[in-house]
Amino acid sequence: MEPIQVDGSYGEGGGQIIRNSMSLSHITGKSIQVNNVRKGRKVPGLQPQHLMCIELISKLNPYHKIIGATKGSTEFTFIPQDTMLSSQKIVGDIRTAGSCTLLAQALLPALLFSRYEGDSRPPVVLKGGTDVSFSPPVDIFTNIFLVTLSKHFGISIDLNIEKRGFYPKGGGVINLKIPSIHLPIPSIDLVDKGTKVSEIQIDCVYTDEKSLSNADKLCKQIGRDITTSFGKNVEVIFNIKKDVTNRHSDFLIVTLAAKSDTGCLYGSDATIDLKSKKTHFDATPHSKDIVAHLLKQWTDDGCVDEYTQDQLIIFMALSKGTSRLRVGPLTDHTSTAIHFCSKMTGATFTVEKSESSFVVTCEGIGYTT
Ligand SMILES: Nc1ncnc2c1ncn2[C@@H]1O[C@H](COP(=O)(O)OP(=O)(O)OP(=O)(O)O)[C@@H](O)[C@H]1O
Repeated sequence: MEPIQVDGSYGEGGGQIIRNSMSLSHITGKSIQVNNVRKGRKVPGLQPQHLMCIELISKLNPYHKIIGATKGSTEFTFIPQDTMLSSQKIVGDIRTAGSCTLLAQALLPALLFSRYEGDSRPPVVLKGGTDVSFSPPVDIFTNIFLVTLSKHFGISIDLNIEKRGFYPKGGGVINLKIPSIHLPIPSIDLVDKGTKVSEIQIDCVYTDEKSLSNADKLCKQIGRDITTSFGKNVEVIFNIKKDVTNRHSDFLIVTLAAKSDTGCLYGSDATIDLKSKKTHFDATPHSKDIVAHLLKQWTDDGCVDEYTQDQLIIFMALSKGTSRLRVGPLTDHTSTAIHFCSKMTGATFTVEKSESSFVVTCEGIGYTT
């Protein structure tokens, strides 16, 4: 059969197209020919994180064939084979600060929807950046995305941070335990955001002993800004932690996870490099930004935040029955994911404006192995 043509410059035109199409090619057994990879980006073509994702998925099965995937290449072909996989440990080392969570984004569906000898899935170790720009920081990935996956699709993944990795060095390590799941996964109905935010958890990790006072200052300021923006009745949970895995860095990693009265989750985050701050640390602008971002996620009227929406599309496509997901403004990442997930699986998606938000409806294919 002719490979499915994947235009890497379509829509958002970034690495997500590679992750979704590689996962789905492995899952469905359909070959793909990808061209125009990251065509509009400053440095086009495959970069270390994308290459590692291709390498890991293509190595899941010794009979999979990958052609033309090298650093900087703008075209490659993947010809997957359908066989039982072995439970051998999977280790992916990006060797740069490329994002481990984006690697996980590609690998999780590929592993969850595969046939394995026996019930267990292999342990996964991913090395690279854990808290880097333009990707989910590992705490957001854990507290927002993985919790949403568990709550709504019944898929519970265990993520352990062995070492944090930052730009430009990387060197972070995360371990994932992936369960075997009952297929097909259920569809979701996530359309009721509720009437109020009932709880906000502030996680602040500092990597240098000297920065405890800055972490404390930032959390207190965030607490005050939350009261101003969300009102006095929100329960605020503070969690300040020293990271013991990075001795030579001075970062503050702050993540907020807001929960509505119907259990919807919204994240907001910042990774602050204190070494680059020559002057005294001013918590106010950081706090204002991160709380304003969180408030926007809530007032946009979706049931998930702007970064979670695109990550759920692949699961909706593979689930059984009709899924509904209310989102705020539809992001380019989401409409691009819809395009490719629909093309690769045959799932049908519709997007309708509903009051001030959008509802994405998907007729999933009910994938079973
Ligand atoms: N601050 C953030 N918090 C949570 N998720 C984020 C954040 N920033 C980006 N994301 C998510 O990370 C993913 C980024 O995908 P994208 O394709 O842009 O990445 P990429 O592989 O680095 O590609 P490229 O370099 O081509 O943009 C998306 O799923 C997006 O929702």
